[in-house]
Amino acid sequence: MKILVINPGGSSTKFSVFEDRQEILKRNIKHTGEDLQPFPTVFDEYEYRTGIITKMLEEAGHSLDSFACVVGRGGLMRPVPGGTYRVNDRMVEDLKNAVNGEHASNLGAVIARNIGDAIGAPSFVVDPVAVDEMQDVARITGISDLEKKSWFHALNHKAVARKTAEKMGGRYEDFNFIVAHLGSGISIVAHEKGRMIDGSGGRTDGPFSPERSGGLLTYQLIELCYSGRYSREEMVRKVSSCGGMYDYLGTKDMVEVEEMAESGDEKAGLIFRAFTYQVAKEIALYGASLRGKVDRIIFTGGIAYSQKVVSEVSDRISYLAPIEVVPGEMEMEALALGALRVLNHEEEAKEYL
Ligand SMILES: Nc1ncnc2c1ncn2[C@@H]1O[C@H](COP(=O)(O)OP(=O)(O)O)[C@@H](O)[C@H]1O
Ligand SMILES: CCCC(=O)OP(=O)(O)O
Repeated sequence: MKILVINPGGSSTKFSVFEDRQEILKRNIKHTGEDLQPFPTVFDEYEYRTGIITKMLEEAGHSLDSFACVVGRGGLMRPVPGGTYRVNDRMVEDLKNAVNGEHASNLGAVIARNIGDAIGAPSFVVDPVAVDEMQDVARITGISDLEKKSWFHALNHKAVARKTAEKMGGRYEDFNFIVAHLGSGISIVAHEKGRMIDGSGGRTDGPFSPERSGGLLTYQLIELCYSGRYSREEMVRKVSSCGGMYDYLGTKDMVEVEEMAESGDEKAGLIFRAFTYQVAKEIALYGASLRGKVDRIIFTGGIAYSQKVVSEVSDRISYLAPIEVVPGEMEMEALALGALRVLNHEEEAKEYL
């Protein structure tokens, strides 16, 4: 059974072809700021990204009508529990209207649906960014105007948690994990028996990352917003795409930061240590969410390839639980497997209401 998997990111469009569980074609198209500059919203990038995918598939000898289904990374639709969802009109409409915010992954469902419809095949999303399984106490912030949102790398979180559970001889639902997804953006989440009960990430809270600020000092942030020094758009950029390492050191590449630190650059050394310190503190926080009953702490994302990061963070939090490292991300595989579970009738596709 051939499955087309589509994963639109902020600066890339990844797609893969799977023959059942086997990935037989993999492409990662990088988009520069200039490439995407003509498109005011994520949705406006639809034709540009779809055109590249269909052209490259054709070049690789995969005709569209050879696919049994098309599956995309699910974006910021309305909050839903984890699982595989059939893409329906309501989902497409909500993503088009960015009901829960703009994010490149909002295009995943739409591209999958349109290709699927064109060839008469079903389209799905799996564990979208909007997965919300948070416990009620985690939603309270401190002022009633603001409610904490669940905005995590849910797809990769659940995939690495499932993989770790399998390695431990059980199911995801049998264990408690703290998963730290360390990529250009970061999310750190407490998984209790298969549910993401609390966490930090997205553009709101948690440690700073290569490109995001993470949580900031409330009062000082208000002062900065009203100082007249920055426009609203500049502040949003500072928090979401030009903050963190980039703001301090002018690079979003953690390999480069590590090299700078190792070559004696004191500022880079301090930022590197501050980063591992913040990640460790955030992990410890979710130890409390799980009442200290943590079966594994799992490091994933591109930065988990760094032995120095893993070792510095582990040094501070290994008292909590054994460490598991699953570097990179398993998103494409997780999407294919989520669709396969439905096609093989092991799981029912959920309806987005
Ligand atoms: N071997 C490595 N050591 C340290 N950092 C790495 C390594 N490989 C990748 N990274 C860093 O991981 C980050 C990107 O992570 P990734 O999970 O690919 O993010 P995203 O998909 O969110 O862009 C970059 O800062 C990159 O420099
Ligand atoms: C926090 C979940 C979505 C997200 O921010 O993903 P990217 O880091 O891939 O932009």
